[in-house]
Amino acid sequence: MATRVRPSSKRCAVIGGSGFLGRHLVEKLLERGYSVSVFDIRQSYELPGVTFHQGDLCDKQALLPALKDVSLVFHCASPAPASDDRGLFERVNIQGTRIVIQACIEAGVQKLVLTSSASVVFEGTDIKNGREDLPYARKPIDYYTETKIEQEKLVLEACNTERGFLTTAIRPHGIFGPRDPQLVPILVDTARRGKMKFIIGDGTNLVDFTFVENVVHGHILAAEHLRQDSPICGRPYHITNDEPIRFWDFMSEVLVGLGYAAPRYHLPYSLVYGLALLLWLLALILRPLFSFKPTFTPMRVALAGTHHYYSCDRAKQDLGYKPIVSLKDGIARTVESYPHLRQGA
Ligand SMILES: NC(=O)C1=CN([C@@H]2O[C@H](COP(=O)(O)OP(=O)(O)OC[C@H]3O[C@@H](n4cnc5c(N)ncnc54)[C@H](O)[C@@H]3O)[C@@H](O)[C@H]2O)C=CC1
Ligand SMILES: CC(C)=CCC[C@@H](C)[C@H]1CC[C@H]2C3=C(CC[C@]12C)[C@@]1(C)CCC(=O)C[C@@H]1CC3
Repeated sequence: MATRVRPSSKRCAVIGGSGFLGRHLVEKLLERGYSVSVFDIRQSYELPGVTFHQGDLCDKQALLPALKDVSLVFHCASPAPASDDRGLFERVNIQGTRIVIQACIEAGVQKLVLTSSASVVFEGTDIKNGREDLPYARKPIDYYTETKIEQEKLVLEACNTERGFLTTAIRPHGIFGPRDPQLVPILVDTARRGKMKFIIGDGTNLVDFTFVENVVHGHILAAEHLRQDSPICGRPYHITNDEPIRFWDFMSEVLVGLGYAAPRYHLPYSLVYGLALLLWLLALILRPLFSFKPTFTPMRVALAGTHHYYSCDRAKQDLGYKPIVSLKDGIARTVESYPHLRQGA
């Protein structure tokens, strides 16, 4: 009689493993003795101990070989939030996640850890020490957030302890660190174009920025604590640095660290938000004629001018989570890692 080989608990797959967070996660998993199968639409590096599978996660037949003999899957693939392509977000984050779940079940995967986002509850207004029981945003501020909400629901609802398919979702916020293609590069580009002179609002709004290694730590703790009898099954967890900082102090520290001037002049929040909305509408109307991408989108203005920081007490209690890199060290390591983005480089 053929016996089914139980996948090794040290063999896992990272969907989106070529990306910023995905690659940091892969590196830490290797360090911890896992062998890793990466599935991504592109291959951005090579590492011993990693098997790459290139393909679109919406294609189940392409995905299945990457999940063979794997007991644990991390799903951290998504189109970039800066994209304005509603169809792409719906296809990858919603339909694609359905396919990821089906493929995991078909391949006999036991645990699925989704990278969600704390933004699933953000509607553009203040969130102070938000807990996981806040309702999902009723009016999500962009397509990215709208589809991250649906994605998280799909993964958490798929949790089935009786059938032995366990799921959880990590909600990080404002990930930064070496190799981030988004936060620091966009910030520096904006500064180089002379547009980083202004503080939106009074500049006192507190925000979470989370060093990438803390996010990775939260993911691995979640995976290792995910058992049939644990409270983690089917629940989301905020993972932050647990050190809310003024949005504009964070931006200034990074800018000054890289040799740029910190923003100084204040502009009223409602004025900038209104202008960003107008520009976004204009870009939408003019899209058939020519395309332009405004730097200050309504989402970015809302993130820059409101409080949005989250409690990670639930992760502390259920996962034993505690940040392993402080904000100060995280910022220093990030600034050091971008010599090519320094003023004058
Ligand atoms: N960067 C941030 O501040 C935050 C990110 N997140 C979430 O963390 C996850 C990782 O984000 P990052 O590493 O920052 O992004 P990233 O863009 O660096 O990585 C995403 C990866 O997904 C891959 N991908 C996209 N579409 C795919 C498809 N159809 N099939 C296969 N692979 C595909 C990309 O090629 C890329 O390598 C995402 O789910 C994102 O929503 C959540 C909160 C904050
Ligand atoms: C105002 C301005 C031009 C600031 C430049 C920095 C921004 C590009 C980042 C500041 C906060 C960041 C952030 C995200 C993307 C990059 C920023 C807007 C996310 C939207 C990425 C995806 C998420 O899930 C939530 C993040 C919140 C913070």
